[in-house]
Amino acid sequence: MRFFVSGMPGVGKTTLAKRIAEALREKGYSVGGMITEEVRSGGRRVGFRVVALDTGEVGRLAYVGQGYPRVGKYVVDVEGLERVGVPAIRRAIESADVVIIDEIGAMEFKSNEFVRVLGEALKAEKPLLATVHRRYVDRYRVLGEYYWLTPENRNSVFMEVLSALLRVLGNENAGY
Ligand SMILES: Nc1ncnc2c1ncn2[C@@H]1O[C@H](COP(=O)(O)OP(=O)(O)OP(=O)(O)O)[C@@H](O)[C@H]1O
Repeated sequence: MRFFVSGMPGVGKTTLAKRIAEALREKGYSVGGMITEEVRSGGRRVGFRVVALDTGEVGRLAYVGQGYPRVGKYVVDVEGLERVGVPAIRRAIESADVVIIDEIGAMEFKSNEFVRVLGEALKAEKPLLATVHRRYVDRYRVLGEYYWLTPENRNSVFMEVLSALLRVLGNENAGY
């Protein structure tokens, strides 16, 4: 069973992914993968970091500056993503109950390793929750359950995704 959540910038995709991870853990399930957080300085967004859901390890994903590869004003730290985010997703595919990938977007696609592990996650017979940048939604929405998050529906989407995951996890033979 795969869930893809997209929405406008800042609508709460990362928050949803974190809340799902937390709620599943409270029920005793193991959750792995990666979360993307913004890095702020002096009230301004200066970059992004990835956090491994199982270990809490942090890696740089992007920063404002000169360099390559770029996405808008950001330089993507492919090495940081491949040191922390990609292995976290791989560990989750191997040993977690649920895989979370926040997010599938232009920065992440600068890494061939990310593209590869995303393919593995999509092939795996394991529940997956991925947030997707709106530019790539059409590619992924057909592969599972799809939600366009808004301030109005974010609580109901949270409940819906969580209960579907709990249903699948509670019945190993349900098939998905
Ligand atoms: N369910 C919610 N209830 C209250 N506040 C929320 C909720 N979801 C998100 N927020 C707030 O909205 C802001 C943006 O949330 P978040 O970073 O999760 O959005 P995002 O969609 O992942 O953003 P981005 O476009 O940067 O990926 C945060 O300050 C967060 O606290």
